[in-house]
Amino acid sequence: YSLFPNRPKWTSKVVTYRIITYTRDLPRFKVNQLVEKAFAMWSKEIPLQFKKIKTGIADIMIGFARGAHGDGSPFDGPGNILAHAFSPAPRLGGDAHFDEDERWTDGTSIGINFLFAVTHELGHSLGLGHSPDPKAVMYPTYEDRDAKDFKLSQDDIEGIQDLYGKRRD
Ligand SMILES: CC(C)C[C@H](CS(C)(=N)=N)C(=O)N[C@H]1Cc2cn(c3ccccc23)CCCCCCNC1=O
Ligand SMILES: [Ca+2]
Ligand SMILES: [Zn+2]
Ligand SMILES: [Zn+2]
Repeated sequence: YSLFPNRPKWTSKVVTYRIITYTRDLPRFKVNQLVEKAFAMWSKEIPLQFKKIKTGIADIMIGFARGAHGDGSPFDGPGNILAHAFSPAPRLGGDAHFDEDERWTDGTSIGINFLFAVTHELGHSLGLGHSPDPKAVMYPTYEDRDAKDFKLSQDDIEGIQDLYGKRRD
């Protein structure tokens, strides 16, 4: 695993998130469900709580956008970069954006597996960089085969616990 320089991390016990924009590829309830599931995978391993808020500014703002969308990292059309997320910090820090020009799927049809991508992006939002382990969720490239019912690899778990410690309960 790898961390970002200076090991940025969330220092509050509760980290808030808010889904700002949705995709036309999936129903809203499905996006909500898969985001919730991705948070749960990470929070199972660390003493951090995630709280969804419906209005105002959350630590982790989540949304879909295409091309240039105001953060200096424009998306690039179908394929190539699928999404990006910022390491823990105020304002843009922690935010996760998904390229609307991709075809997002919940695994029942062809396209990019949204649950896998969210889990990867939230790894960045929590402070993880990329891993050289091809079995890790934090591996830099997306492979379809990895996205079918995956789970956090030992490397992912070691990395997030290096930053936040083990969940004790
Ligand atoms: C792990 C993801 C969920 C998130 C990461 C982006 S990030 C910032 N969050 N680390 C991602 O999108 N990686 C690219 C990396 C990549 C692979 N190629 C590329 C060709 C051009 C540009 C990028 C790529 C080769 C062709 C395949 C392109 C489709 C798949 N794209 C990727 O795997
Ligand atoms: Ca793209
Ligand atoms: Zn962005
Ligand atoms: Zn990445």
